Amino acid sequence: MPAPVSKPRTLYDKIWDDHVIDIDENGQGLIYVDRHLVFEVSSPQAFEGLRTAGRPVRRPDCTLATVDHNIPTVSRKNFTTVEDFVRQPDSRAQCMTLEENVKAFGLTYFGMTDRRQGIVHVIGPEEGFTLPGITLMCGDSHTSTHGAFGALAFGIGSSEVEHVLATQTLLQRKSKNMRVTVDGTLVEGVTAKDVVLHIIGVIGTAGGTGCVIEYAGSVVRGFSMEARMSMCNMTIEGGARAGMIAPDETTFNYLRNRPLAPKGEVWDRAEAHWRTLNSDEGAKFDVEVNIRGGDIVPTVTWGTSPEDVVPITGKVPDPASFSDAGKRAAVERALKYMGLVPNTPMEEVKLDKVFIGSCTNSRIEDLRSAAKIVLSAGPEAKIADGLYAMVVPGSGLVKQQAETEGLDAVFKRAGFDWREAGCSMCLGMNEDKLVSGERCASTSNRNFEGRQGPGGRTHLVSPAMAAAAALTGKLTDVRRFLGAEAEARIAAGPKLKLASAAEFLTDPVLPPPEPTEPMGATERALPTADAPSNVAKFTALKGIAVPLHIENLDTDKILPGRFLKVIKRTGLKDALFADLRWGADGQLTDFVLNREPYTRARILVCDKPNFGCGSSREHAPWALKDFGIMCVIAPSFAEIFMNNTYQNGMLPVILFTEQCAALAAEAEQGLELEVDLEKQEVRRASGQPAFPFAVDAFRRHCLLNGLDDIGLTLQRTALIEQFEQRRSEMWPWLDGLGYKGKRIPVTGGKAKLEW
Ligand SMILES: CC(C)[C@H](C(=O)O)[C@@H](O)C(=O)O
Ligand code: SF4
Repeated sequence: MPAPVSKPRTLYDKIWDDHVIDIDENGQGLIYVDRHLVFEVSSPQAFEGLRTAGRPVRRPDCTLATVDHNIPTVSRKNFTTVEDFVRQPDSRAQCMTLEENVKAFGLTYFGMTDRRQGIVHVIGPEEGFTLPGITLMCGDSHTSTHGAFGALAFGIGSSEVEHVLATQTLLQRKSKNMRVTVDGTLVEGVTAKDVVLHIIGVIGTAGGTGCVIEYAGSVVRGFSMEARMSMCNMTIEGGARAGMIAPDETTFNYLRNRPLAPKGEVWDRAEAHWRTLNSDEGAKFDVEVNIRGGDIVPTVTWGTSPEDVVPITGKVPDPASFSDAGKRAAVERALKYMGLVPNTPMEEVKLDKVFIGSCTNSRIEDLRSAAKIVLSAGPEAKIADGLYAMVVPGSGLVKQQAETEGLDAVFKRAGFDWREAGCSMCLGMNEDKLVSGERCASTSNRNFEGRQGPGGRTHLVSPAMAAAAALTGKLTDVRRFLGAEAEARIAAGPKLKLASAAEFLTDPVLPPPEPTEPMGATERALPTADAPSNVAKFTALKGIAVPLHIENLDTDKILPGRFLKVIKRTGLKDALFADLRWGADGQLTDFVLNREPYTRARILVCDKPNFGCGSSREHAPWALKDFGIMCVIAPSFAEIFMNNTYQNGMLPVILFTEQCAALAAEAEQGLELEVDLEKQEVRRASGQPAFPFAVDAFRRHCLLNGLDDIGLTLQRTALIEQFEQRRSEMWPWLDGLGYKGKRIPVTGGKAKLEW
């Protein structure tokens, strides 16, 4: 028999194939997770779940934890303990809960006294924890960042975090392949941030839905790792599951000698494997997008969605120029929120604050490019009068490197505030926030309403554009600070010392500590399909439906960042749609959920696409559930949100836009709906014909029977162990090399899960 000819495969196909442990006839796969990053916001409920079930963390050697979202970014000179230092009680509780959990479960933790602490997506690559060809998960939507290394990396919700902690696997369907190719030569002043903002402007925030994007083309190849990370980071803003870039010399040079990267002979073996990780000639992409690099101008957002982009040379859009009534209304709403007048040149938009930081743009190269603009304005350059500007390095090591290079002095002399590592003003969860009405040029990734603080107005820009804006006090074309004269001023200025990251990556890698509370016997953790866990069954649901007509309804709107500070899955009822439901005076507004009969809503019908986009916060479905809403009907959903609803026994239903509109119209009249999962139809009190709907067979089965994913996966422990055995033989560097200190013995049987 002739040998089977294997089809050309994409980079994504290859990594997927390498990680499938098991797949059923409906395409529901169980994939192995090589690396898991953990932080304080999306993990407390996951650890609580482990405790309740008496389950240990399966692979502490492949798990790394840090604290980033909640922490103050003020000087740590007087730091003694988290308890003492983190003043906001609910932030403190989350940070302390993480500290307790890493001890109890024996995980490696970069806490606030460790200079390796930082934003979770900065420290993984920095330490060499992120490697090519791996699967990497984190309870955070910007996990896509790590795809820059040729890894399959994506965000998950807290329940999935629990699943990964307990089983080191994830239930997953394969996505479609999409390729975005950027060729040509970039105009001076255009950075990876401008390129990715431009791409999102082209494809839209739902453009990548259902896909994994591979970025290709000469522009991408020419990018540094920092630039590639900025691009992959914002993939989630384009709605895709993950973004990735094939590894090459740039990748290998970045990783060589990183503390957790393989060494010596094992490195050579690893590199040989990594060199096979690219899309084969003739591999099939379901969607192809081609972008001419030369067309891209320094880019800025004007509205409240990352797709609302415009070249800095452009103007605030005029709603009157949109023929589609829905689009016109959305633009009007965004402009009202942003306090912008149509047709104003973008360069005339005045600012109150500038934020340089976040997992998109807080790495050394980002800080260098911002500092260069400050230097180009001459030694006397100062930030604009009345403006506040902050620079927040992505990790303690980035901060140290920047200080060695003298970047901090450049910023401080010009009047910037130089801070400690953390998420800071990216999401309004810690003390760094915008006050209502304030306008900020920000190097972060989301400009949703209220994202940087209730009522705050965000314009997304590159670090160089942010620095230029800080100097002028307005959104500014960075090219005004480039050219021969600017170069001469830089040359005449202070001499900066370029340092190598290797100088700072010197901390010994210690094995994770032994857990302080050994978990119970694993037998307790094995419910069978007919003896399910505490997940309630969903068969049919009848009740009041609340209508919504909001496009790209992001999870920041469903549950604003400041309410993420809980350590339980409950207690979020009043926080649901908080910025729409509560006025500044603390009184309930006339938002639809506050009106009768919708205070009793059990179903939500939205007639616009891309429901639940943005952050992976499972707190959004938890808040809906707390309110009593167990089913959401919409024309399309963001993937992580959809998974998160299933994890909570809730049903997301996809119907055609016209059907959603018809149901929303009936909901407006207060008519009830009945969603029948068994029959897969939505019945209407209006007496009109029912709408049939499709649903994933596996998810339907789990909902109808109230099955717990983790319990089901643990029934396949033997398969997971076989996979681990093979993985240790083929890719030995993945067994927490140089990290656990010693490999976990793959013994099989129960011993595996015992401490
Ligand atoms: C807190 C976390 C779940 C969230 C995310 O998923 O993105 C946050 O990082 C954000 O940027 O909104
Ligand atoms: S997007 Fe912002 S809040 Fe989310 S991980 Fe990145 S820096 Fe932190």
